[in-house]
Amino acid sequence: MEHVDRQKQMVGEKAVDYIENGMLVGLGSGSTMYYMLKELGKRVKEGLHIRGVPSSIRTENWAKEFGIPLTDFSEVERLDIAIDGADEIDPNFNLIKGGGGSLLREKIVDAAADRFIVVADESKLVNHLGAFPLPVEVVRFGWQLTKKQIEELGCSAVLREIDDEVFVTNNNNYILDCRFDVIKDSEKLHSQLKSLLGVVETGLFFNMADEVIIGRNDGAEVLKREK
Ligand SMILES: O=C[C@H](O)[C@H](O)[C@H](O)COP(=O)(O)O
Repeated sequence: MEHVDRQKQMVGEKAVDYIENGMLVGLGSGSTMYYMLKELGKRVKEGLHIRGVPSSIRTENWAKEFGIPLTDFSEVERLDIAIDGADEIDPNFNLIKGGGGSLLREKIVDAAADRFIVVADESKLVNHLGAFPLPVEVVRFGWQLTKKQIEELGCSAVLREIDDEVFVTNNNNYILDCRFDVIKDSEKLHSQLKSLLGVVETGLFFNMADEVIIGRNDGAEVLKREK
């Protein structure tokens, strides 16, 4: 196993310690979450009673595979905790997410939680967001015009394709991966993007994460947001 995967496994498993009996749990998406879900499935078999709300179809399938009970999001008002991965994390816990294309459902799930924990390998820590192209979910209709409008904000945008096929999100939209290089003000950029008609959501998550569990070669480090 690559050291990055070992780090992902370590933090994914550690995150499960935050989940207590009776909790409603937001289940994030991505490869780090795979390890978290696998471990959570084990604890459920050992008697932990929780219900999960998945943030993507892939997560839902993994949760089912590992025997994690799920609940319909429409039947709950708040979640006790959400655990999710990230593509970039800055020192103020601003995040870029959406490398796997699940940013919209993730944001809805993560924002509904009383406590939001991010799990990531150490390569995700950055001083400034932006080296990872920002995923922006856009409606399919008129996406070329939306792309032009986004590029006027100072980036180059690429329609996401996987294996030569245009990638379609779980919400039936497209993703534009937007290379800004350095994002100076993530809140401002987010609101500029959201003001464009064709933009559904951006992968910028700010004022959301409470704790970040970072995988390092010598163990997991827990970072807490200063309040
Ligand atoms: O859309 C995907 C999500 O935002 C993921 O949480 C993010 O891309 C991190 O994924 P991974 O754990 O695979 O690095």
